[in-house]
Amino acid sequence: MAILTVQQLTKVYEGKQTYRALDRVSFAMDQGEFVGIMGPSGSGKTTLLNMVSTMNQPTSGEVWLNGENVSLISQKDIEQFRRQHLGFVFQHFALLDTLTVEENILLPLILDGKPIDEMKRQLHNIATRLDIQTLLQKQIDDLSGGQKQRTAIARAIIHSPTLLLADEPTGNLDSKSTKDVLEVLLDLNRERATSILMVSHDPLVASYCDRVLFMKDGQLYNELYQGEDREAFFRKLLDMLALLGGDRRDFLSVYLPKHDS
Ligand SMILES: Nc1ncnc2c1ncn2[C@@H]1O[C@H](COP(=O)(O)OP(=O)(O)OP(=O)(O)O)[C@@H](O)[C@H]1O
Repeated sequence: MAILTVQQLTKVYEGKQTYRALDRVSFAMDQGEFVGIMGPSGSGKTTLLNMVSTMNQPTSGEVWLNGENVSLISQKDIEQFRRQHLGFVFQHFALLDTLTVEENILLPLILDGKPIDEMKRQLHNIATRLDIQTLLQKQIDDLSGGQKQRTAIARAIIHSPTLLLADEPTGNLDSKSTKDVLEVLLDLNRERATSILMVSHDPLVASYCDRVLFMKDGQLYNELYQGEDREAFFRKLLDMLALLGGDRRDFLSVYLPKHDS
């Protein structure tokens, strides 16, 4: 069953010059899929994610999430809808530094007025799964990048959202933490059937997805499925990115020496 359907989505930014950042993008995502979005810088990836997340309104076209046309949800109900159905993971973690790890994770449930017992049970399950049980009373500043991102993932999934949206979730992490975070996302996807839509520049990161959509100049250009072999998929992603053009450093910068980027 499709949990997300995007139909003919178009976004035109008005300004001195109008700019068509998204141009009639259509795709669907099944429950339990792990889908990546790749494409050169400026191709419209974040714009697409912002429309799906209901943070930004399209110029035309529709987003259906869990059977609801999100543009028909009233302003009054949209925050509640977002809190119930969506989880967000960002490159810069977006954690509240003045709160502990536990407080950061529980925040969405507190906002929803969930009973304390249920909150604690959920917290225990999630913290164990993400291996952050010993960090719960720590301040955010005392965590490593990987620990911060695992905390952010815990916060994003504690309410079992319909869809987890991730915008460059490993963009700020070293290679060890990147692998840890990807394994966590893959576990959630495989074991809890969490549906994930993830933007990444990095073909190694995107190779964890079941399917990758490629954007170019605001349009959907192509898609590739992983199949059985992640390494072969990684090579296919590289080939597709080369074909897409743009600045190769957009997506290969992670593999280039620092002075070269
Ligand atoms: N608020 C805005 N007003 C005007 N133009 C915008 C706005 N937001 C984005 N754009 C333009 O829309 C295009 C697509 O931007 P978007 O951020 O979606 O690309 P992206 O593929 O996510 O890029 P990157 O990989 O660099 O993050 C870009 O040319 C950008 O300059």
